[in-house]
Amino acid sequence: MGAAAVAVIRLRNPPVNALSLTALQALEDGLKRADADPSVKAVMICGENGKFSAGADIRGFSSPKRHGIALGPIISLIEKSEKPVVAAIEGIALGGGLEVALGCHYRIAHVKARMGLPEVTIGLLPGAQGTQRLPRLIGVPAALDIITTGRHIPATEALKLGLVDEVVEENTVEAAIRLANKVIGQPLGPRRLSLKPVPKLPNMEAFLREALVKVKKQAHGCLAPELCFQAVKAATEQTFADGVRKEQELFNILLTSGQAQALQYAFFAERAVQKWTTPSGASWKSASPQPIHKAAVIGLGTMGRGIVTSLVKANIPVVALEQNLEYLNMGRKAVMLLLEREAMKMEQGAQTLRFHNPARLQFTVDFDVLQDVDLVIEAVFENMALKKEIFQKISRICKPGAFLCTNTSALNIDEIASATRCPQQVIGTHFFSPAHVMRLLEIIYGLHTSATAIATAMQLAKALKKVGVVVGNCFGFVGNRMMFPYVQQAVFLLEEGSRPEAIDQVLEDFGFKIGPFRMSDLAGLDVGWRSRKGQGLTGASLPPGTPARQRHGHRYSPLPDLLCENGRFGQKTGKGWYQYEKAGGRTAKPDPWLHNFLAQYRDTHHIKTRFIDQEEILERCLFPLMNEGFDILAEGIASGPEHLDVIYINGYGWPKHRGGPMFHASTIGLPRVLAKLQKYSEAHPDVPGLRPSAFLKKLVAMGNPPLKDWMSYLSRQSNKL
Ligand SMILES: CCCCCCCCCCCCC/C=C/C(=O)SCCNC(=O)CCNC(=O)[C@H](O)C(C)(C)COP(=O)(O)OP(=O)(O)OC[C@H]1O[C@@H](n2cnc3c(N)ncnc32)[C@H](O)[C@@H]1OP(=O)(O)O
Repeated sequence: MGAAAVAVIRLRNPPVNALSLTALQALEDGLKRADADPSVKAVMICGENGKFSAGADIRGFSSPKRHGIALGPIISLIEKSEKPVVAAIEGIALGGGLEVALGCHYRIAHVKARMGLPEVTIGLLPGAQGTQRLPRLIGVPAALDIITTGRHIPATEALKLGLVDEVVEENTVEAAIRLANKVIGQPLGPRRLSLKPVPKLPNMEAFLREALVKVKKQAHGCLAPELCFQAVKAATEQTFADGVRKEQELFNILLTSGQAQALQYAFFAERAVQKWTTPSGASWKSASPQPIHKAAVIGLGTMGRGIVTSLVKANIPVVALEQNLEYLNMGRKAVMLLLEREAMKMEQGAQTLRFHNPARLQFTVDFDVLQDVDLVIEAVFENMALKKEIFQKISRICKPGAFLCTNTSALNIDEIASATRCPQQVIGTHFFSPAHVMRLLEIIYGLHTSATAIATAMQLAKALKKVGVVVGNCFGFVGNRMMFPYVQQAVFLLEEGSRPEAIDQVLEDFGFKIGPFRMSDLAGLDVGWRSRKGQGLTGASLPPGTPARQRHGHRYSPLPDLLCENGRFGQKTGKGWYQYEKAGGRTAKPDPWLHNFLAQYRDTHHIKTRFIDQEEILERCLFPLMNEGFDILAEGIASGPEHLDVIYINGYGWPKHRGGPMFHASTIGLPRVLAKLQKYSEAHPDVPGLRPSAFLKKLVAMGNPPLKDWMSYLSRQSNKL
């Protein structure tokens, strides 16, 4: 039989062949034409431009035109076809794209292709019969894993699981046409997944019970993983048709849940921040990144070690530098340990060999080795004088085009740059701990930072598999600046009568991975203490006679300082806001010592204890954080609310299914946020963080516009830069 007998249907909707209304219609028309044409003996479905399909067009889910549009019936049409249908999977087959492939009778994939059902990550489930077909094909445990995590699987794993019939290194489309020709005339019944039983497990009930516990534990309040689970469970209990009905019912619950909207917003927000701009007109469109052939990291403390590990993982040769041999050897050991662990997690354990290649990872105490690097990341102690000394030195030693990055969480980039001869090359790269794990990279431009430096830092973020967010220079930048009022309120709530465990619980129930007190114990209370001492808020430089609970006329809580004075630095000392089993222990237990201490503190300062309910805890912590966000936007420190949300989701454990703090403010409604801030501000007039931002007030006065329009209400003059 010649190749002409195989009809080719090509999914075409650049850049990722998403299944839009038009694409769905074209697919259906193509199938019907192939079916009606007697010269066609088989069908091959592939995607344009080496990509099968990224699934349904995500923007379509919020379109009013989506009602009545379904992919499931088209997939049934594929499966019922009396002519064999072969899917040629190149690049990606995700979501509805993979569901189309599951409806085909045969699947053939390129060795570099990736497959997955990532609907759970955008708050949905595979709603085109995928939850019913996949368990029939690869069994319940593997299907549950893929559907509830949304992870992408490589073609080689797909072959092992039986998800695809063949993996090829050559031209996939040609191989699929060959396969289609070969199977013409063969019975299709055994290839129709809807007719197959779900493979039995000896202990299905127990397996599902345990799986549900695991799914719930990892969901942190997100609905989609549990409903994905329910849909797969239905496949084990019901007929295919009933399972599909259940899948639809669950899909509709998710589609109309606010969580799906929040997660889809987060998906596009992450892509929007790639298209960075600055108030001075620099932008991703005109700036080109420079290649980084070799990088250096100065300082091998916790942050430096993580950054070196990240660079090595990204296959970028690194020079790791410390001030003396003792610190260098400690740093080297720690980095090697991290790399061993990372290598074990990676696919090929052989990666370890590459990590140990001295040509790619060099440890030194000699600054002159930095002469030929393209980029330096300074990751020393958070101390301005020290950083300036280092920048002065490296701007002399490094080649003229080298980019000089400082890993700082709050310090002034311009002041650091002023120590160099090349301020245009200086940029802030704020990594989050552990730096080889956390996805966020806050990229801070100073007054003189060049567009090329920003583009290069963004490119670096991508190479490190991180999400880079470009922000302006101010104390704490975006993330920490918004965090200050949040943590401050949490401590004020303790003064007024609450307990760390009560406050953490409310915020963890909201969806944060970890509440503010557990977080502070993990990070180390001494970090903030040092910073407050540096700012003259506590310690020896505090002018005598300063009231204990007031600084510069504003309310101040000395509680965190008092804990540090008692040697309670958090997990590292075994005691902080909680007690731990030992120094370095991780299991937080409420501490009666702290409860007594708080009671005495309130007595000393004549604070009347009151019961504080969950609503007040949540609002007092979250609303000032959002409020600061409005100020940040008004000052031009970030170019849109999406930036703030991406930062919070990827660096601060904000629950993604709530879309980020600014998205959350928009769903609560700005008038309500404003009214509550006004109420709390009246009750606590000495707390500036509770005073509503002028920009928030303006947006409310303009009728609470949707988040996407907020920035249009800012006049150019109000931008700081
Ligand atoms: C009018 C009504 C229309 C209705 C249409 C809906 C039909 C309804 C049928 C019901 C079906 C139910 C079940 C099916 C559900 C789904 O399939 S949900 C979608 C599942 N798929 C995904 O979640 C994949 C999401 N995409 C990605 O993970 C990545 O984008 C990628 C494909 C792995 C590519 O990554 P990368 O190379 O890094 O490029 P990006 O920058 O991420 O993407 C490039 C541009 O493409 C846009 N995009 C990507 N995927 C989609 C998508 N599925 N829908 C719409 N747009 C998508 C992305 O935003 C980028 O765009 P720009 O930012 O503009 O460049």
